[in-house]
Amino acid sequence: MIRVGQGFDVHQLTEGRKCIIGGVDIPYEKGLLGHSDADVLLHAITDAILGALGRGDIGTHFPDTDAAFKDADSLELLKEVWAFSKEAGFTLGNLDATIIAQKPKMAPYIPQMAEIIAQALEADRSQVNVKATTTEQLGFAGRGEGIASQAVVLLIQK
Ligand SMILES: Nc1ccn([C@@H]2O[C@H](COP(=O)(O)O)[C@@H](O)[C@H]2O)c(=O)n1
Ligand SMILES: C[C@@]1(CO)OP(=O)(O)OP(=O)(O)OC[C@H]1O
Repeated sequence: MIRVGQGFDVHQLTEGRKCIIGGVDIPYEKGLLGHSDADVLLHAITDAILGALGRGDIGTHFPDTDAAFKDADSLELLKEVWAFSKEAGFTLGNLDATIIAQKPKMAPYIPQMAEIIAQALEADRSQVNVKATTTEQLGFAGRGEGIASQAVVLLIQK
């Protein structure tokens, strides 16, 4: 059986926060605001996996009203959700994700992000693709008010 899932997330950019995306701490004058570390890319991927499994969304499993998830490492949340996939007998077919950000420039960090994600999902690096796009200065992302990400995953049950 194969299952497809998609995820989308947005976090606000603000001063005094780290800019952690895809598990990489990116040097930038602003960072992402959230209850957790606000890793917008890993949240979209986590939601895509939950979608493929038919298991709700990230907020259902890790509520932002629960102090246990304050400043949570989103890579750990992703690994917890990946454990659900493994329990159900799924492996990753492939994953494709896009970061939607006017700034900072993501390209230098994308290989490291893809490596971190592949390791978390116990997959080969070739199964993970991460891209970035600006919105040509349009909308909230274009004004630098926030960063969005979207992800699609294909899971395969042997
Ligand atoms: N935050 C970003 C946005 C884009 N990139 C890279 O630049 C290329 C061109 O972006 P456009 O939005 O003008 O199409 C894009 O394909 C990415 O490779 C980036 O690194 N960081
Ligand atoms: C990850 C959680 C939990 O710490 O908090 P946030 O960092 O605010 O992220 P969001 O994308 O709103 O999703 C789910 C939350 O419950």
